[in-house]
Amino acid sequence: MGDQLFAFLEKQYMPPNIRRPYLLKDRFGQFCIQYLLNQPFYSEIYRASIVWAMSYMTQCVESPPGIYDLGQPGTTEPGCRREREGDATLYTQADPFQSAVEGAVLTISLGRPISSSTTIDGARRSSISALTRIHTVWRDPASLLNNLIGPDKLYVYVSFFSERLNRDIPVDEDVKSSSPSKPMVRSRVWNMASPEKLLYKQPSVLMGRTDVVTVTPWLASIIWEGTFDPVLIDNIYKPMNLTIATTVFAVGKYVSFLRDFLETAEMHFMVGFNVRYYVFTDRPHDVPSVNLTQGRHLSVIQVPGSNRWQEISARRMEIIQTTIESQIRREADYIFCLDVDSKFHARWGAESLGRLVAVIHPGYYDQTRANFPYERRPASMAYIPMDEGDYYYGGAMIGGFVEDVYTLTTVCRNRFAVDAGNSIEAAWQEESHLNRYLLYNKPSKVLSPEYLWQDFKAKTKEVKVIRFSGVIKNYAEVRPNV
Ligand SMILES: CC(=O)N[C@H]1[C@@H](OP(=O)(O)OP(=O)(O)OC[C@H]2O[C@@H](n3ccc(=O)[nH]c3=O)[C@H](O)[C@@H]2O)O[C@H](CO)[C@H](O)[C@@H]1O
Ligand SMILES: [Mn+2]
Repeated sequence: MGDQLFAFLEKQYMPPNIRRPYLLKDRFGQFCIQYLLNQPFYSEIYRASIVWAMSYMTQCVESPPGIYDLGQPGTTEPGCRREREGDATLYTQADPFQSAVEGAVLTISLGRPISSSTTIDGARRSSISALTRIHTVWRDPASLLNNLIGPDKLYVYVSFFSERLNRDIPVDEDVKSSSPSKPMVRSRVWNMASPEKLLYKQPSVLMGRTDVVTVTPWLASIIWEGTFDPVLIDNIYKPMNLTIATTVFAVGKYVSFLRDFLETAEMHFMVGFNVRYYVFTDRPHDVPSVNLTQGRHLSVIQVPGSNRWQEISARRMEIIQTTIESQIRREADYIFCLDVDSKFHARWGAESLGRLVAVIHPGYYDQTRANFPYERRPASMAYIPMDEGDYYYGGAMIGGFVEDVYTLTTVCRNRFAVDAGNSIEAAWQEESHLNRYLLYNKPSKVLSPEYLWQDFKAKTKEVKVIRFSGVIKNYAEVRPNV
């Protein structure tokens, strides 16, 4: 998407004062564009920016909006307003006047109605008329929208929050130093710059791994030994000076796994990158001191214990979400969330980086989907029907851009809470919710079971290297309940 964005910007007029446009899925899973707009609301620029975002999205949407998973109906926030004009309906959230003075982060989303019960707040007539004016600047909104919608109505959601609230989101240095009147755009997707004169084996068009599938049907790579050149990968990614957050939970007796986890990570995990470990534990005094190489930090964050392992495992989603909000968002580019009862045995490097990264569970990669241990009860928010499903992903690793993992953990945590309210616990707790999320929000990179093995499982012929593997543990000994 990054390249597309730049190509588009070269060709098209983009209003000044737009910064950092990102293409994302919004929290309802809808396609959206999000950007900082350093302008008061309802200025010409503000309206022009919405037109720009809309027309940009029409060029980027590869799949029709009808497939978006909007989650549960009725999930709109209080204060949501809508206004209709022709075929388009415009929704706003939050109070535009609160942030009218200094500009904001805008999210323009396309999608279907979230809730039929959304009502216009009568007291906000003035904001509605301001929104109506936005429509009038669309040169040809009907044709813009008709490209996308087919028989269903398309809705345009405009949501925003004040830049004042956004101060803690880091803005790239070059953007900060540029004058606000000069548009500076930097996508989060870096160019794959490779140094000149780097010698490496010529890639072949005809020869490669044929014993395993190395690409998903939605064209995300599946990372296996032999599909990438580690020297080339390192030369591309190291100059980006990335920081990788790594969360690991060691609650109760699981602190005993920390030393091996950390010591082997120092040998094999993201070597040569800035790594920030976040260790969550109820026993901070039992966290071993491990020598960290330069550029690597460890912080210990205290969390409550529990007498149910299911709860410890599942609460990770919520704690990762809130820690991203409170600090990781400012401190890292990518994040990996890993099981602690594991060790690294070989390189786990930048080949694993992607916007949303999942790993194929070692126990099910040769199985048909009907045998996957997905949650099968329709009453659960993690439900997956028998005839759906791509892979069975392991809950021991989630990764990607901090923002994308933030969305994932937010959605999974909320769905877990809805289930809990209905007295349901999904078959494999957060792993079930993860699988449901990834079925409808496809990962951009998939790691082969090399990246998640289990010590008790004999190596199979397609697995040439075991990079990360769960240790054999005595469940009765380490877990608070069995
Ligand atoms: C290989 C793999 O995909 N493993 C998943 C699997 O079983 P596992 O048997 O691997 O689950 P587990 O016991 O390792 O628990 C998951 C993680 O929660 C933490 N923890 C758990 C219990 C405890 O008392 N203290 C503590 O700190 C710890 O970081 C541990 O690594 O199913 C779980 C579902 O609930 C998780 O999705 C695991 O990621
Ligand atoms: Mn585990």
